[in-house]
Amino acid sequence: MLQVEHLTKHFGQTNIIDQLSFSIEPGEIVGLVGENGAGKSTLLQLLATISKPTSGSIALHGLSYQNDLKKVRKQIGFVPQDIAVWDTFTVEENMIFFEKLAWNHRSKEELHNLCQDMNLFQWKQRVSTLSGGMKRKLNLAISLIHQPNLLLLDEPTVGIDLKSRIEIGQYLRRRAKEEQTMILYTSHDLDEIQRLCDRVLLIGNDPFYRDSVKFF
Ligand SMILES: Nc1ncnc2c1ncn2[C@@H]1O[C@H](COP(=O)(O)OP(=O)(O)OP(=O)(O)O)[C@@H](O)[C@H]1O
Repeated sequence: MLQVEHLTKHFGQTNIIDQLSFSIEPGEIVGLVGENGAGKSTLLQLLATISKPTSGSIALHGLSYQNDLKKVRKQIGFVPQDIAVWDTFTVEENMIFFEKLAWNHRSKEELHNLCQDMNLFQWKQRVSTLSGGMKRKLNLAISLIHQPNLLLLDEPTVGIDLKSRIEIGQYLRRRAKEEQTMILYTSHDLDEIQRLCDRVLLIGNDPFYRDSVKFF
């Protein structure tokens, strides 16, 4: 379980996140929704341990972000908005490269299966020749190599076609339910959030988002 209590983040005098408390249960997909600048990426960065809160606490399966940082990090997968893969490597070479950086060992067959599971079949193809959707799938596959319990996704389907969106969504739902992975997912596409997520976490004060998520 992910437990966030009274989380606050200031940048200088500006309060971006203010006393935010919520939790996510194993197997749940939660949609993180809010207007531009509401603090969605900031929240994901705090949960990914990339930045530190001004105050408040976060715990993952009882491990405190403050006191058990190394153990916590092993359990987190983070996919930022920007795609970060090696363009001149093939899919296979990327997976093998990132496996070597991971804390646990995965066989080549397991890495291959991970790509197949999300309908990424271009194993021997150079990344520079892949479509945007295929690159996003690879980015996601890389974040799952170390089998995280908590997966943080910052607009993972932005700019990709409907088929790839649906395939990514189906994969994430399977993953959440079968592996009990907790997923926090940001998107500006409220239809997608409604299709994919069990629940919505709304941040910011924009009345448009407040009114829209009322109907979920
Ligand atoms: N390192 C930083 N220093 C100062 N201000 C920052 C920093 N990072 C983010 N901000 C500010 O915090 C606010 C929230 O930014 P954030 O990127 O978290 O919003 P967001 O909800 O993800 O927006 P979007 O939907 O546009 O991606 C913005 O006003 C941004 O300018």
